[in-house]
Amino acid sequence: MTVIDVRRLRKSYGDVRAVRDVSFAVERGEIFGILGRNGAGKTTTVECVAGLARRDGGAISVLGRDPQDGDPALRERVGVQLQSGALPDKLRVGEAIDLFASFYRAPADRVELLDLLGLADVRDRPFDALSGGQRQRLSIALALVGRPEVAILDELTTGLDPAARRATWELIGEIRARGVTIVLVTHFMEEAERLCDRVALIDGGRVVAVDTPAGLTARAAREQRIRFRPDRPVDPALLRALAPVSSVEALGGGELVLGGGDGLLFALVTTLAEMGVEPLELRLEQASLEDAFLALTADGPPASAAAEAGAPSRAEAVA
Ligand SMILES: Nc1ncnc2c1ncn2[C@@H]1O[C@H](COP(=O)(O)OP(=O)(O)OP(=O)(O)O)[C@@H](O)[C@H]1O
Repeated sequence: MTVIDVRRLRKSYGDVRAVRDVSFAVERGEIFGILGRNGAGKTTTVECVAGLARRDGGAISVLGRDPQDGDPALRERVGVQLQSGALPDKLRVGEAIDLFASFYRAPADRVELLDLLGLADVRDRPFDALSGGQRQRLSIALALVGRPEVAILDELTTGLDPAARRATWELIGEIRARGVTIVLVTHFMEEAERLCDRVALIDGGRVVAVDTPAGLTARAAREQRIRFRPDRPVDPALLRALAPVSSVEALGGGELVLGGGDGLLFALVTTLAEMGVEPLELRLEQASLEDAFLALTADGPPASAAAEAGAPSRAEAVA
């Protein structure tokens, strides 16, 4: 079931065309990522979805309603955590939760929410005495206090250290397990790869692709590459003669890098075994979501490469 449907969204701020053409649909129970570089139009898009900004064109449906209508029933069903979610310095964690809970008719159990977010121990601490990770978790708690069906989370792990980031990712998984549909704005590839079922890649105010992280990565799939160091010298010409091998590069320290297509690894290890050569420090390199990101967005290869990946049919790609 489609929970959020965005069609040909447009939004400008004066002369700045923040969102030119954005379309995507989010299904119930998904973690849906909105990925793009700084200024791509991600926040503007989710502000329109959350009903916090008025669009110039296009259509948006959230749980079957237009967020722009200001329907209070819809506001209760959508939790929003936006980037600039600063609170008054002296407001305590528990007070902030109570205050936000008072906006809803049937708020979440506050003790359970504080436990879930790992904030029970700091409930009496004022906002200005919280660590970055605690502030971030508090802002997620405030987005969830109304027991929303949809949570919109913007840049939720920006500024967190790796451990806090990982803990936050686990938390998002738990929130989804409770049946909440999550829209996650991010510019971290790893975050999108780990958490999101599908991702809309936005660039210059347009959607350039909507796919699973694996599907996006496959679009950028270059040939496989294998690096290794043979335990004794190998004639590169012998490797070059193998069917899947398209290139052999000799690096310093005796290291070799082979490029090629399907069956590359099998052909290499069987041939080396026949020669009685052991490959040391063998590594298989594959395309990553970051390769896909660079290939599909502005600073990547020229338009022709993106065209092969289906980018020019931008809006159609998600229709
Ligand atoms: N209130 C505003 N007034 C004027 N311009 C704005 C406003 N909000 C956003 N913009 C501009 O619109 C464009 C898109 O901004 P937006 O914040 O949506 O991008 P973003 O992808 O979320 O970027 P970031 O990752 O840096 O947050 C940018 O050029 C930005 O400067």
